[in-house]
Amino acid sequence: MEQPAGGRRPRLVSSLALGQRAWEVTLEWERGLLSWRDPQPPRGNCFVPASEIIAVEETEIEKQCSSGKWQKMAKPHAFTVYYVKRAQKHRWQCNEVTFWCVDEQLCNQWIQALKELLELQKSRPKQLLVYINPYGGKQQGKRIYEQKVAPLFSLASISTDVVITEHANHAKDNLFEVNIYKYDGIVCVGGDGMFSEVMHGLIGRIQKDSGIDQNNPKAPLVQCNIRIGIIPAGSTDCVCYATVGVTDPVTSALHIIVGDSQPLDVSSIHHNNTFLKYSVSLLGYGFYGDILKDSEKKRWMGTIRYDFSGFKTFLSHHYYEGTVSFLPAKHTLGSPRDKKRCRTGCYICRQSKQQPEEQQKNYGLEHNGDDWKVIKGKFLAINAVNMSCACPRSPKGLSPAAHLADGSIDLILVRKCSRFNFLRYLVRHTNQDDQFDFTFVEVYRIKKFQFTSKHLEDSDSGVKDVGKKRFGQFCRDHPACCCNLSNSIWNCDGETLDSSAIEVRVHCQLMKLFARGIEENSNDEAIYNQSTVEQLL
Ligand SMILES: Nc1ncnc2c1ncn2[C@@H]1O[C@H](COP(=O)(O)OP(=O)(O)OP(=O)(O)O)[C@@H](O)[C@H]1O
Ligand SMILES: CCCCCCCCCCCCC/C=C/[C@@H](O)[C@H](CO)NC(=O)CCCCC
Ligand SMILES: [Ca+2]
Repeated sequence: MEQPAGGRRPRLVSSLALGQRAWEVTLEWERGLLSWRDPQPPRGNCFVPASEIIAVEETEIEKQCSSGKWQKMAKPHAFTVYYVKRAQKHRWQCNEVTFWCVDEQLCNQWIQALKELLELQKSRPKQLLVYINPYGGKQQGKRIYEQKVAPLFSLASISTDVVITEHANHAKDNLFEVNIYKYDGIVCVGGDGMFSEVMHGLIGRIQKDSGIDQNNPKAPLVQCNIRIGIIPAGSTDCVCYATVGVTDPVTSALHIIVGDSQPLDVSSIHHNNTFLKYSVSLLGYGFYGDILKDSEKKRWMGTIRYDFSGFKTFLSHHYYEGTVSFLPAKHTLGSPRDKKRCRTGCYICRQSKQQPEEQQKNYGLEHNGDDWKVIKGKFLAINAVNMSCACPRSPKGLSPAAHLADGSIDLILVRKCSRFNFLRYLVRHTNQDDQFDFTFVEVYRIKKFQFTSKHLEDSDSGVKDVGKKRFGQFCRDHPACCCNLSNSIWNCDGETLDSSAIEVRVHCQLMKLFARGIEENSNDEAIYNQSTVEQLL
């Protein structure tokens, strides 16, 4: 073993066996790096940063070594290191490597040193509160948690309190009752709806404990430092996909274990000084609202309900008249037309970190009325997204350059156009072409917006059209024109809103997830990946 240099913790270097060959194993305290090198050609070399070690355990390998010539050797002592391995397409796996030697003291020294290194990883959760929706997605939430996630949490010595929900809002209500402060994080097993429920419970609880009235649309909300982890088991799992890059329960569990932290913008939605909901992914009126309205009746179909309702809604081709007023985001660095995407360690999001404090300082100082832009029109869709909304159906999302934590919303207005053009727009959700490069599509990066449907404007201003009411939904004068005299509804992260007139405001980095954003070219650049490291050295 090497001697201490300048009072620093010594590097631990030993010759340990891996399989049947001796490897040079090194633990560098300063760099927090475990590596093992095969001294014989072809000289394989592997690195694992301490931040990606999941656990270290003493291992019994007597049985493995009880055949052939090894039988005559002294009893081997072994330990196994479990660590993150990057696989294809942002997927993480739990890999393991077992080292052994005949010197019991040396083996214990290694176990002790690695455990101490793990203790230094301060952002890792020790105690989690887990909510499982047994009915989300393909109704596999409980099985996914028990078979894929719980064993990893237990390996990483994380203790859990698990609640299997019995009804909608069970998790939300529970979060107002339990002592949330004893947990290092909340985990939800389910889809976007389940995540939304847990988020509402947690943000609502923090505001309540801080004496903030959520009904006040101007209230500066208190940031929520208890992280939420999402184990995807829903139908769309957009929040998971857009913050991790894949919907895979093991990958998400590993991001929780290593204690990742990804701040997230949250929009608050009000109507007439009444709080309606928070949104983190899609707030959509028209097309996405109508899909949701139709698909809720088809929950029994499971995850394919969205495909059926999507097709039906596309064919119906309804547009809606209304007024959108919005406050452009003046001081943000990016634009929705950027080619550069929000990725792990995003510069734009880091620069926006100061915003929460700034927002607090400016609380009460209203923006100049002239800054607001007003657009009246006929829209097939109004989509306000806080993040890209990438999901397996649309791998780059509805606004590919949107940021997770820059304190802005991308507002996408799709004006009335032909069915064919709308189809061209939708197809671009799924391929590499620019979905904003159409004359009927506009996109703005904004801080706040309001929407009122023409329907409501007319009734507010006292315009009464008995015909409209009596003949219901469709335009009496132009049956083929697809204009819809009734309102659409707002799809708020997959849940419906009770009002079509809304006021929306974004709260920069209001909450945090156990995630790190999507890693840039994760597998190509996986420098810690066993197979690729060899080529680097
Ligand atoms: N035990 C339960 N019984 C019925 N509904 C529940 C229960 N637990 C949670 N819910 C509700 O079910 C709704 C949908 O759940 P979830 O988001 O997990 O699945 P999903 O709708 O299939 O997926 P996605 O939201 O990704 O499309 C949530 O809004 C949640 O409030
Ligand atoms: C001919 C090819 C056309 C293909 C078009 C595919 C378009 C897919 C875009 C999907 C965008 C999802 C945005 C995320 C919304 C979530 O907050 C929400 C809750 O889970 N999901 C839906 O509302 C469910 C929305 C489902 C829409 C189908
Ligand atoms: Ca954002």
